Amino acid sequence: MALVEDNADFDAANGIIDSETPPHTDLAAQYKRSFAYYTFRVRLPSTLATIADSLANKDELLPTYGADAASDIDQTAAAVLELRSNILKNGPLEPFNDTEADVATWNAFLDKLDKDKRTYFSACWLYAECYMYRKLWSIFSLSRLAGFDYFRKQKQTAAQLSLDAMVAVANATRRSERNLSTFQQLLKLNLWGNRCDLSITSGKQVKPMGDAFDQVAELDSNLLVDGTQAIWQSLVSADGNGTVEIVFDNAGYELYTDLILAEYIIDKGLAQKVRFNAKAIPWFISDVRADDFHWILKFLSGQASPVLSELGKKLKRFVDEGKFELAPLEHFWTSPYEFYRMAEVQPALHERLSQAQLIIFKGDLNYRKLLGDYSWHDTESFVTCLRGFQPSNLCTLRTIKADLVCGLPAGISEQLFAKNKEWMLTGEYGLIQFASK
Ligand SMILES: O=P(O)(O)OC[C@@]1(O)O[C@H](CO)[C@@H](O)[C@@H]1O
Repeated sequence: MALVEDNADFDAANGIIDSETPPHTDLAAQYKRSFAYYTFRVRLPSTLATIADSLANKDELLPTYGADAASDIDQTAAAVLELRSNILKNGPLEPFNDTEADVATWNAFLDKLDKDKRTYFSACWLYAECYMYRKLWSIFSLSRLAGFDYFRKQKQTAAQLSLDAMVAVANATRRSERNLSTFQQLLKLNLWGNRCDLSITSGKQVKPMGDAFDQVAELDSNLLVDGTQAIWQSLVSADGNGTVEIVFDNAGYELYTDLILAEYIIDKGLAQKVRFNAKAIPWFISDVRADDFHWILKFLSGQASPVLSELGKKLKRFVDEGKFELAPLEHFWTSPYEFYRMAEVQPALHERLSQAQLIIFKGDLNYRKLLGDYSWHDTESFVTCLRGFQPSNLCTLRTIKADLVCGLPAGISEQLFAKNKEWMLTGEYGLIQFASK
């Protein structure tokens, strides 16, 4: 974490506590030595400033939105900067006034929050950060730029930058065996693909370098929990006619590794269908939306490299044949709710997931939602921390980028803290945790 400029007046006026998050407490930016505090003081303001800056160049937008959209674009940029300044002032989480499908759910959620926990720094980190991304969408949806994906360009650039890595991975995976060790390699490849997310760097590009499978081997000692064998068992013990649900995280290289894993699951008869769950709105910068999914299939098919273009065509065929499926648009994934509340809040989704042979949750934010942004003790069991959310066999592939974790063997986190007190923020360590139905 880079140093945050000290602001004693702000801290005193907003009840900021100079400590880490106490044990068994909701994570919140109220704790000065937490990643949440850094997120609201530095990362999110930087993300918003970048969006406002990008609107200054109207050349790309005017052909789509019309020459008379110029003043609307300026107003949108101003509203984004106002959101930024509200965050920096610890403003309230106000109800939404747009006409999007999830407004009532969001407003009901906000209404139930305690009044003293309804600002950016006092609210549970998960709620406040999700609110920020939803508020951004609201600003755009109230303007002529409604529907514009302000992160699209970054997501597509990230994919372009990964081309070499994609070719190497495709070449290495064309002739693979149906066995535990190959499956483990692909799960781990997919796990470490999560290191490239753009929200951790406030949008700065991260290019995957070197041989991905060499890195999988090198990073093995950084994999703190390895549930790959149990995940394999959950698939091979079934008849192969089931569905695997993947809850996406990031577009670009990570999405590509999701597709490589999904291709293997289909090719080796581990399931009949892989269903992908994308985000309904631009989310945490690089999260996959339906458009990003369709785009990458075209992007791969259109590559000069034969291995990539053939792969792209094959994956598109999987979509046409129903072996790959995009789940219907689901606002629950871009709600503030922790997953343990899914059964109550979105029973139909819970029911759908309960039909799956396996659910794979990708990335750090999904992990935060599984655990509910809470400072669990690092050795508490994964199942305890799921708080009853076990619709089916589920696993999480997560590189650790936020200060919460569970299910570690005793003594590990003490060793890692002794080496680097910010070890949970670097994305160098990973977890593959599994919970059976
Ligand atoms: O979900 P992802 O892409 O793995 O990570 C999202 C992320 O960058 O954003 C969150 C905070 O903004 C952090 O928890 C995490 O580091």
